[in-house]
Amino acid sequence: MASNTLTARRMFAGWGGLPGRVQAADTRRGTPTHAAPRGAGAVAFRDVAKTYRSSAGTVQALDAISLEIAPGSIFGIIGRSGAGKSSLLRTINRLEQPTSGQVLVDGVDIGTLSEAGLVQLRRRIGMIFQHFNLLSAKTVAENVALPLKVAGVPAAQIAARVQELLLLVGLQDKADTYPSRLSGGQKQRVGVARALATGPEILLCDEATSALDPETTHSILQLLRDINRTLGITVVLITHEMSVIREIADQVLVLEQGRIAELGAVWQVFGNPQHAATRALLAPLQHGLPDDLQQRLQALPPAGAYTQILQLGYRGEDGLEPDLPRIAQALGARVRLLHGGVDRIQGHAQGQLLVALEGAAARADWTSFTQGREAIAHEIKVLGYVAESVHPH
Ligand SMILES: Nc1ncnc2c1ncn2[C@@H]1O[C@H](COP(=O)(O)OP(=O)(O)OP(=O)(O)O)[C@@H](O)[C@H]1O
Repeated sequence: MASNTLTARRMFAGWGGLPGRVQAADTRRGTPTHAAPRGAGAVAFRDVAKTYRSSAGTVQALDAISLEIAPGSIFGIIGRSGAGKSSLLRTINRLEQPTSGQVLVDGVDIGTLSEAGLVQLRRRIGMIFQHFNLLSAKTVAENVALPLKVAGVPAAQIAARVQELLLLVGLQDKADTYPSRLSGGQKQRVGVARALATGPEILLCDEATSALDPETTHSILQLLRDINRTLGITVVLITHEMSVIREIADQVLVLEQGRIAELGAVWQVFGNPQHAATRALLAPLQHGLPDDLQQRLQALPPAGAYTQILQLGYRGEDGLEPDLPRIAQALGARVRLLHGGVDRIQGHAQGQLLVALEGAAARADWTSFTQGREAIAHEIKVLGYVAESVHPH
């Protein structure tokens, strides 16, 4: 994708083929610039609530949502099924209307827009979906051309634009192919090209990688990140996969029963989750003890020689890194690494190490190893004790 994205700035520079498209300020001087004008693509929610009323009853899907999404950022929304993620995402392009409160896009309350204003708004906000929503009877090029046709762009301009878009997503040789002949990842690339056709400032992604295998997910996330970085487009994504948030989001919102449970930089929320809902969502990312050890684990130190099993937690704060020689030196005992589950999120080391400690006395309080300049981890938990060594020979 590298060469594609290198040319992306140039190809999107000043794309003003659409009525109402805001031109980037410095295109007059011929300087390559973002498709999204600098500072565009800001979203703000002001006390947003959404209630659905149906014969089945009333559901409060969103309640008291106030937050801001910075222009040019990647904003992730997570939460259990039914937490209100889709409802919230869909208020940004007014596919859902809040029952009360305001949604502002670039400072404009979109609840006040006329029909014509809404059409303009939706051209500035692209959207991609879990099941791609491509038209099966149309070729790749025709699918991508659709929003431009609807917007009344002349045919010659559409053809050139579609070529640019297909190059951007790496599908330049698939223009005349039908969706049924594409892989899931390729279909989503078509979805991305179509969503970018009108040169939007914001891209909404509704479980955009949930139907894809891990490798393809990774390549689509890279594409989204490239688009975000090179074109300055704000990306708002819903996912049930925490690994997706960890890989590309800057900020994350945890929704729980329609309310904000947690909100902040991904490394902070993932590194030190405050809410039970966040901890439950993050549990699959945590590595457990190997089964054989788990079975031998005892709650109290056994008589005779034993090994302590410790979990060392890292929250990504204060530049504290998992440093095994330092850990062994501080604990004054033999340390074996059982499992290393530490990731780097936005440059911060975060996660847990599981270690076996041989030849150190059991202690009730480990706080002295978690504080000050001598700290070896942010948190130390004793998971239990194993008689003898973890590798008795
Ligand atoms: N059109 C609707 N009519 C009635 N209730 C609805 C409607 N849309 C959503 N809801 C309800 O609102 C709540 C929030 O739904 P929403 O789809 O926003 O949650 P979600 O977090 O996206 O869930 P999921 O992860 O399962 O997609 C749920 O209880 C849902 O059943």
